Amino acid sequence: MVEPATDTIAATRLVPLLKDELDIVIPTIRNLDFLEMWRPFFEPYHLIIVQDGDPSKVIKVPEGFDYELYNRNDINRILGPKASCISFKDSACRCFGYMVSKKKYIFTIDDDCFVAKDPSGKAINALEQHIKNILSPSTPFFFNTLYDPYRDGADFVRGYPFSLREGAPTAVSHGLWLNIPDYDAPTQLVKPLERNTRYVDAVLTIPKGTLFPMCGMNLCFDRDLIGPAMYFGLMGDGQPIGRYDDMWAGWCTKVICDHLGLGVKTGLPYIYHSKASNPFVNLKKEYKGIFWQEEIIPFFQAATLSKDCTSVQKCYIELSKQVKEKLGKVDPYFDKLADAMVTWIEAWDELNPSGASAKDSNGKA
Ligand SMILES: O=c1ccn([C@@H]2O[C@H](COP(=O)(O)OP(=O)(O)O[C@H]3OC[C@H](O)[C@H](O)[C@H]3O)[C@@H](O)[C@H]2O)c(=O)[nH]1
Ligand SMILES: [Mn+2]
Repeated sequence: MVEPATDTIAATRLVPLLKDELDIVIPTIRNLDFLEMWRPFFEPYHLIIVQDGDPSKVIKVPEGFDYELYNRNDINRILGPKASCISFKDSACRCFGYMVSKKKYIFTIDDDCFVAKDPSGKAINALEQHIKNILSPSTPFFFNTLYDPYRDGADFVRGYPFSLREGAPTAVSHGLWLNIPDYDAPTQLVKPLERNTRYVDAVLTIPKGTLFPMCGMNLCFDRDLIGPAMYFGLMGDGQPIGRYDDMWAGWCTKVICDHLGLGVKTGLPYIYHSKASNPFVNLKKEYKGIFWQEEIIPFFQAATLSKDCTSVQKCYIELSKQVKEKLGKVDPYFDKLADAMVTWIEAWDELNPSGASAKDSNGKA
């Protein structure tokens, strides 16, 4: 039986890496008591809390954390009409936190995710592992069968081309979950008692040309390398679909990473996901996505970006045009989504003017 760790204090002896270069983004509709368990690992970092739902509700944040909190009124005030691209009543709202951050790295986590234990019983500092993943290269162009060659105790295996051993810059580190796995509603319904107790000690680069289902529960990325692609789409209130926020961002991100020669890793670290959301509610949210994705995936698998697409923004705008042209016929929703993708980039560039003066170590322009 996997339980959440309790001895996190003992586990933190390392100086917090990237303390002034990383923001932790948390979407929430609840009080943030879960932070108590993460305190030894998270307290040195700045939090960006995106409060969803009723803005008049007061969200309690435990003492001692350095944070900024944005509710819907703040989003509307800051973005004006462009706020229409930020979802309401869905965890997709978290991408507003990516946009307002001034740091190079983002780690995002759900408020029902706790510190997990590794097989030795040691508390897992998920943030530390993500930082190791994101600071070491990826190997998208040729698969290393001994997994991550940059980890202590591993290397490139025989036959791995030396010309490829420098690897590629890592843009995304995708972590996993013990206890409640991120299953879709149909799977949740047929396997209500299934718990993930399997701890696989591996970090893999997802090969170039291969898509993957990105989960936003335990995710870290380099904002400078791929931030503008991390739009979590139009979900929740007033939208025909939900729980495809992170998936959409992951498909756009992977196509753009492949085009720009950037890497995406998955595997360690694990968090302990404590709460299964209601599978019937989830089925309603996912319903259209379950058959739309049979059109969406071939679209992304076939998507190509021209050589003029030399920045994430240019790639993203190019992708939005293809969404409108090729997915618009699946459902008018994709027309709306394509427009929202453009609005997102406009808002991103407004809040993050390109060529902005070098950011100081606190990420302030
Ligand atoms: O309307 C809402 C509902 C929730 N949140 C916050 O989002 C986080 C995830 O919520 P929860 O743990 O209740 O849902 P899950 O089904 O476990 O979430 C997974 O599947 C849906 C998404 O893809 C999500 O990224 C996955 O983690 C949590 O922090 C809630 O407080 C919200 O902001 N608005
Ligand atoms: Mn959850």
